Amino acid sequence: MATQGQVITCKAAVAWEPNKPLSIEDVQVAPPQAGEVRVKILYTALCHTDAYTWSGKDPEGLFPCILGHEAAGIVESVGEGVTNVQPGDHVIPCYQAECGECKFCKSGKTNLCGKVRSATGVGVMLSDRKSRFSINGKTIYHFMGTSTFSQYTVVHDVSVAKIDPAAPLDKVCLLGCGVPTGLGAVWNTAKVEPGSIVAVFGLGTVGLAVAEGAKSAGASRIIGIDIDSKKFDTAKNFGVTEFINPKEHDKPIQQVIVDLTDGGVDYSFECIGNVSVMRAALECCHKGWGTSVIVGVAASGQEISTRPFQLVTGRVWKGTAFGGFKSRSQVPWLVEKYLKKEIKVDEYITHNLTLGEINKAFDLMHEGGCLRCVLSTDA
Ligand SMILES: NC(=O)C1=CN([C@@H]2O[C@H](COP(=O)(O)OP(=O)(O)OC[C@H]3O[C@@H](n4cnc5c(N)ncnc54)[C@H](O)[C@@H]3O)[C@@H](O)[C@H]2O)C=CC1
Ligand SMILES: N[C@@H](CCC(=O)N[C@@H](CSC=O)C(=O)NCC(=O)O)C(=O)O
Ligand SMILES: [Zn+2]
Ligand SMILES: [Zn+2]
Repeated sequence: MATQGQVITCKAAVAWEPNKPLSIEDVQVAPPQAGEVRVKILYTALCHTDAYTWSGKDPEGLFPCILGHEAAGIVESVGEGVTNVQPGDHVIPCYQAECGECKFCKSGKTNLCGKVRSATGVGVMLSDRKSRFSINGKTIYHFMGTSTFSQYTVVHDVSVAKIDPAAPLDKVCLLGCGVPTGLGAVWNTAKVEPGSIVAVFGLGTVGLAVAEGAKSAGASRIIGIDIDSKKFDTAKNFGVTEFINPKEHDKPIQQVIVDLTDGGVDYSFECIGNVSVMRAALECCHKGWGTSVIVGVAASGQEISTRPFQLVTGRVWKGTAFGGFKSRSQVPWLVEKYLKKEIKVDEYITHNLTLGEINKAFDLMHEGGCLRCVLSTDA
């Protein structure tokens, strides 16, 4: 039966309030309006940022909402004026939009796009500042402009990348967030050179993708730091050459690293979201040139600090969103790199469950053995 132009009722995992288990509900998904695309989501993974917003610590967190932003699916229908995708296209929703026309997109200096950010930050669509999700008339908010914990979602046309239909959607869904973020933090934001010494704080999916990116950039040493020593064996497969567990040292971790590296590392990456670790990551950098990239997302109210002297003496503090990748242009390129076996993706998937098992998937995320859990959205 044709669904174009109709309201679709489907299953979605609704976050009614912070920390309360998600509940699988019958949700009404309105047809896409001008400049919008309705996508049938087939696979969605969980990222730590979903857990962060669900926890209530995200200042932009709005409830009730449908979380999820690392996914792949097929276009079901498009609204008026949409030209970049059509029904049947295989796509990856992109929380970081790319319109190509705004001040940010035209600057050539950033992958951030300003076109729809004011709407996606408050859980609505740009055209009428309303949500396309409801349950028996009650509004359910969007999340990050993607809301992929649903069998169907509506996204802005600037927030969807068309990909090669040959790519397995149960794998390349990961290219919607964590893996590109880590790779891009190295390749685009830090621009690590061959021979560099790199420190990676936090060996989850994002940190391991940093290690993978650093290895491919020719780093000579990749030091992995994590409070869970069980992470170390896996990390070797992603390029980590040395491991440090801060719990096994009395000295501050930045001092341990400085002592091990003749004055500090060339590049460090914080992939946890802990502001004390962000400080250590900056302060383990080499005087004169060491650059530290903040990747982790810290809770509302948290602030970073260091002695300004650290920057006066040449260390550089930076941050990255989606690894600096321009989403609609570069996600298809990352998919091709995966198909050519030039980047890992399958190796980050440790669990496969269904949308109905999403609360179990969040439990797994908080246990040490899980990198990415991919959910199929079959009913
Ligand atoms: N900037 C961006 O565009 C993006 C940011 N993120 C953020 O990146 C961070 C990492 O995400 P995932 O890899 O999915 O998380 P994860 O939870 O899988 O990995 C975090 C790792 O840090 C370790 N850890 C925790 N506390 C530590 C400490 N004090 N010292 C050393 N290690 C510690 C944990 O054992 C774990 O291995 C999160 O904050 C997430 O929100 C994720 C995607 C995109
Ligand atoms: N609402 C959050 C924002 C958290 C954040 O920084 N998000 C990242 C992506 S994290 C993906 O897993 C990002 O791209 N930020 C840029 C942006 O425009 O949001 C908060 O306020 O903490
Ligand atoms: Zn994410
Ligand atoms: Zn733009």
